[in-house]
Amino acid sequence: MSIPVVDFGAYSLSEKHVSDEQLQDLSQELKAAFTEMGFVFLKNTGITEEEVDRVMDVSKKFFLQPDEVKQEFSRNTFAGCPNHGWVSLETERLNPRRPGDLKESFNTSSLDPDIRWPSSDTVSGFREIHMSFFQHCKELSLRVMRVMAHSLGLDPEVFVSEHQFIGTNMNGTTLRCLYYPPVNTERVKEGQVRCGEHSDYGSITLLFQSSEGLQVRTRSDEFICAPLIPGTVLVNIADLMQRWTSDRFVSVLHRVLLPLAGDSSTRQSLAFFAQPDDKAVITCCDGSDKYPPVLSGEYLIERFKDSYGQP
Ligand SMILES: O=C(O)CCC(=O)C(=O)O
Ligand SMILES: [Fe+2]
Repeated sequence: MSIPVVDFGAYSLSEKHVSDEQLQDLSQELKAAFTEMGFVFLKNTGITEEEVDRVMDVSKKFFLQPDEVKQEFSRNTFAGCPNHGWVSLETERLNPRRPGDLKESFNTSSLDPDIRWPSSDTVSGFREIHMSFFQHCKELSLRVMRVMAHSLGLDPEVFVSEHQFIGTNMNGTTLRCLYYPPVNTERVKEGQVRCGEHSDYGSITLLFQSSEGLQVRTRSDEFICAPLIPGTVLVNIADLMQRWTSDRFVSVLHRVLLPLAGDSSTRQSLAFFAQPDDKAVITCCDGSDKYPPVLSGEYLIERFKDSYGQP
């Protein structure tokens, strides 16, 4: 079993319209991938490798600064957007049964003009680069969700219409730049990994990686390595979308283990977590009661409590 690759060229960000026939073809391919694997590589999305490199470069410059500098932008210090900002090493536990993940993150969840951004010469361009990438990821996510709805025979806007407030404090969608520093094997705690086993929380996630390392659990309960396919975006179904689609689309476990002993390389990834608006009530789209209705914003807060510990 491997993660399928789908050509998204017909509905890339540079295309204004997609023909019915092309939409039909794309729908079938995405539906197969999201039903069976929960993950798909998209190529020709309109988000370029150059743009991804720019975001990774400037965010790495941010991460390489001393913690005192990064602390100024700590998560939980931005009024009205609790998930925005820097998360230090070992703070988050995506698998709460393991010690803290060996990663740092910079979370962007607000594009409010008044939000504070890192702006020193060291990280010149940080704000513009992040804002522009966030917008492109948002556009691509909405396109993917339109195709997903179509593939299930639903109104193509059914998911998109619950994502109206992305980038504001009424929606938890977050772009996370993740940085996995070199691992000091002697200091690693028992069971500690770079990113513990978890499934994502919201609608869908777009993932861009600098190197291999991600593992994805298949239907036969084994973890397989996601390859690195330059120029592609890895898209996966998250938990609210699985509920929304009454398990038609599957949200599967994934993780990043430690590099092999002696490998002191770093790893970077960019994850765009699309999340429905806080006030969206997620109910099974087939009219069934497989899952009770849940409020998107409240659901997200509960999930953060598990991964960051009770406040
Ligand atoms: O870094 C990666 O490749 C995966 C990160 C991830 O799955 C997450 O942050 O939810
Ligand atoms: Fe994830």
